[in-house]
Amino acid sequence: MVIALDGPAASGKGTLARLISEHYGFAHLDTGTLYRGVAWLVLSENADPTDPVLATNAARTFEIEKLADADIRTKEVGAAASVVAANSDVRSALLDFQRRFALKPPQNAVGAVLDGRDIGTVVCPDATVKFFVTASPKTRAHRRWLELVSGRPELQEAEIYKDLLERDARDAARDDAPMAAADDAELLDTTHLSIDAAFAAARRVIDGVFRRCG
Ligand SMILES: Nc1ncnc2c1ncn2[C@@H]1O[C@H](COP(=O)(O)OP(=O)(O)OP(=O)(O)O)[C@@H](O)[C@H]1O
Ligand SMILES: Nc1ccn([C@@H]2O[C@H](COP(=O)(O)O)[C@@H](O)[C@H]2O)c(=O)n1
Repeated sequence: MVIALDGPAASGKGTLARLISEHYGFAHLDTGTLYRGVAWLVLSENADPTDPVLATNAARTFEIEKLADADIRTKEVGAAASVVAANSDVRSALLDFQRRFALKPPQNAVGAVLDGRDIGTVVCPDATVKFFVTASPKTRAHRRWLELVSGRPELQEAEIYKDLLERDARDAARDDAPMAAADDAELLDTTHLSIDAAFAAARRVIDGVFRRCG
């Protein structure tokens, strides 16, 4: 069983993926972590994320276990992640790991939940259930600002809003595996949904598919 969640930045797909994985006992892979990890490696060398050779080398030598202490959740790393993610060699270097996780989830879990931008379209086109999670840009910027502001009180919501729109535009416009809803994805707009309500809506869809699959 594979559950795929895609959608724009701060739409709530990671939160839902975590809750779904806990509820159904599935393993969870936040695939954004991989692109953030590659970007972090490049930035930590004071290098330029637009440099295709450096980004590709970072992706080929990348080990997720080594990220434990890396601060990858910053908006700077998010922006650099979407730059390295537009590089096809970076994407292909990370593809195999994601597919293996879906095919053979760690710790013998009975299923896998992956969230990202291209899970339902490219990484796991045969996923059992697919969601495309969205929310209005203003709502997403506000949520991300709430998440980051305690650690960085100088952060302005308007700045986050601008960054999110730039990142979404770059992610949707790239040639290779652009952010897109799969044709068979369930659209879940969380703008006016609490986390609990969004999770309940996702469960209804998943339980319906599981019942039909037997
Ligand atoms: N339905 C919701 N209502 C209110 N806050 C929410 C909701 N869903 C998620 N959040 C909060 O919004 C923030 C962004 O959520 P989350 O990290 O799940 O988004 P994401 O789509 O995975 O983002 P990214 O792709 O950038 O990692 C988090 O602080 C989360 O707690
Ligand atoms: N499947 C994916 C996942 C992520 N990306 C890129 O990484 C950036 C950071 O992702 P977050 O989910 O942690 O915000 C994102 O903006 C994408 O550029 C991707 O391309 N494919």
